[in-house]
Amino acid sequence: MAPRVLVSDKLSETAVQIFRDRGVDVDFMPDLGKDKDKLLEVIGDYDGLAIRSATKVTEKLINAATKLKVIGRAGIGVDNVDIPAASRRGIIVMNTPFGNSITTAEHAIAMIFAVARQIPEADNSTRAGKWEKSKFMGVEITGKTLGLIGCGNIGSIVAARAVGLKMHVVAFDPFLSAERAVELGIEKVELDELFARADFITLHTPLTDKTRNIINAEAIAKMKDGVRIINCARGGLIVEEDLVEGLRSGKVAGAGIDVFEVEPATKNELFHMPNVVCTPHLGASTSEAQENVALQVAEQMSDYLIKGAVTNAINMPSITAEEAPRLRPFVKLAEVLGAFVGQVTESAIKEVEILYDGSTAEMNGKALTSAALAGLIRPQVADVNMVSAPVMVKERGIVVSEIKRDKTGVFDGYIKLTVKTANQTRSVAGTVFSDGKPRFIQIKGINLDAEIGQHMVYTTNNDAPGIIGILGTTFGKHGVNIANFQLGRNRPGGDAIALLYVDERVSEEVLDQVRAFPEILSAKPLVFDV
Ligand SMILES: NC(=O)C1=CN([C@@H]2O[C@H](COP(=O)(O)OP(=O)(O)OC[C@H]3O[C@@H](n4cnc5c(N)ncnc54)[C@H](O)[C@@H]3O)[C@@H](O)[C@H]2O)C=CC1
Ligand SMILES: O=C(O)CCC(=O)C(=O)O
Repeated sequence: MAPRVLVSDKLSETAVQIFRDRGVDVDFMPDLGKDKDKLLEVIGDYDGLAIRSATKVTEKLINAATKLKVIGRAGIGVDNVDIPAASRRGIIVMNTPFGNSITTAEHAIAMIFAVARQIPEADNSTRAGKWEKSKFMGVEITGKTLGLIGCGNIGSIVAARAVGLKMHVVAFDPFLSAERAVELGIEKVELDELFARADFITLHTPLTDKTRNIINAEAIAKMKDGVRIINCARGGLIVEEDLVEGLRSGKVAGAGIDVFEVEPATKNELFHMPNVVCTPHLGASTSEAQENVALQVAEQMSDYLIKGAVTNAINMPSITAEEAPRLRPFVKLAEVLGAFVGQVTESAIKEVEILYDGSTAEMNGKALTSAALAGLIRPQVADVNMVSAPVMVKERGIVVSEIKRDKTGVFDGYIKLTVKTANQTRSVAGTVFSDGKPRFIQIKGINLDAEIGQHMVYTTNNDAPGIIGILGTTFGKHGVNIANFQLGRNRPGGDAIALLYVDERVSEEVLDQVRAFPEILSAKPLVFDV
């Protein structure tokens, strides 16, 4: 059955066409995002949800979205999505990080001009027939210093445009490299220096615990008299009442505000201040940007729902459409290795080490590790997947490490998973054969070559004659058909294991009969999703 996507915000209808062309059923209900109750009622029917900023994807909505696999944000900021809740439920959250950057940067530049020349107020006054030529004395921006807070995609575009406008640009961004600053022709500075030097300040960071209220009374006090502040990033970066106070005192000469603490902003003290230019979160609102983000989000979501490709996900490593088919058997292998250890380990896991040898070291390690972790904790948390597993493993305080190395053995590549509990270290290794099927190649350091089936039995025993007989006779007596039987030992008379691929789950009663033999140390039924 074709996957079903709901578009619950005002996306360009290009998205609808792309979903349909890619074989995804789509319901286009651009106003539904604002109707929380109705959305809650219908969300359970959908595999995908495509949104802009009006739909608030809360934990409550996520919990009602029992089939949901992917949330696609046609835009950049995902602060309207409860990402931890989505991750816990294994739902991928994607955005479109570049589609509206130019448009938003242009809005910030437009705001700089509008504030510098008081264009909206002058326009109103002129239309009112007042001809107040001397009231609207502006400032030139040529030669002025622009302080950018945040110099990522949008900040960099603003920087390039501002340099073209002959402004001097300084930027505060802890992740801006010195080389990138030189490339952009700007100066990387600390925040206080930016405050002390900038004639105009524009904000281009996400809203995080570090950036929330970054422009408050204390910051404003450090700024130049007559500074002009532009925010086209997120409400919450500026303490609005402190900005109002700065404008009242004359310390701040003007502000251009596209985003507000509370949106939709229908009442706000800033609306009553002179030389404040307000727009209703229009940063991304050009036909070009909206076409870009709609097209991109529909392509990304379809690629995931149809092909398993992951692009621009916030909570999951990327998997390209090209690598998805090649990676798939190794994802299965990683999951199966995790599932083996998860099922045989009974005490709390403290550490997990995943070794990628040979060709597997060249693969998408983040995706493989996520798959291994999903297999590992599935015996405890049934509906875990590659998205939720890393979160759940972290919540449980399990330390995960990855090692990648060149080919060392006879296989082109293999994956080895080692798990430590308080009193035991356990490892299992596997590879994918040319038939595309995963195989166990080592358990407890003992080499073997075991095909993996849905139902298996794993036994440990002291190496002694008669084990095959014990298992074969007991299972045969109870009608359990053995499809494949693998034995291994570390040395003659030493530790030995047996792995049996059986047609159906072996009951505890039958296993108890096996366990009753003194040669058998343990017998465990295993289930794999293969
Ligand atoms: N008004 C609108 O309609 C739109 C608003 N936006 C918003 O614009 C903002 C920027 O978007 P992009 O440039 O695409 O994001 P980005 O992720 O490319 O860049 C953000 C930059 O902020 C920096 N940063 C993070 N924490 C910081 C801190 N504490 N101090 C200084 N810098 C810090 C990061 O290092 C990064 O370089 C986002 O909040 C986004 O939601 C984006 C599109 C449209
Ligand atoms: O979709 C919109 O109009 C808002 C865009 C935005 O804020 C973003 O992409 O972060």
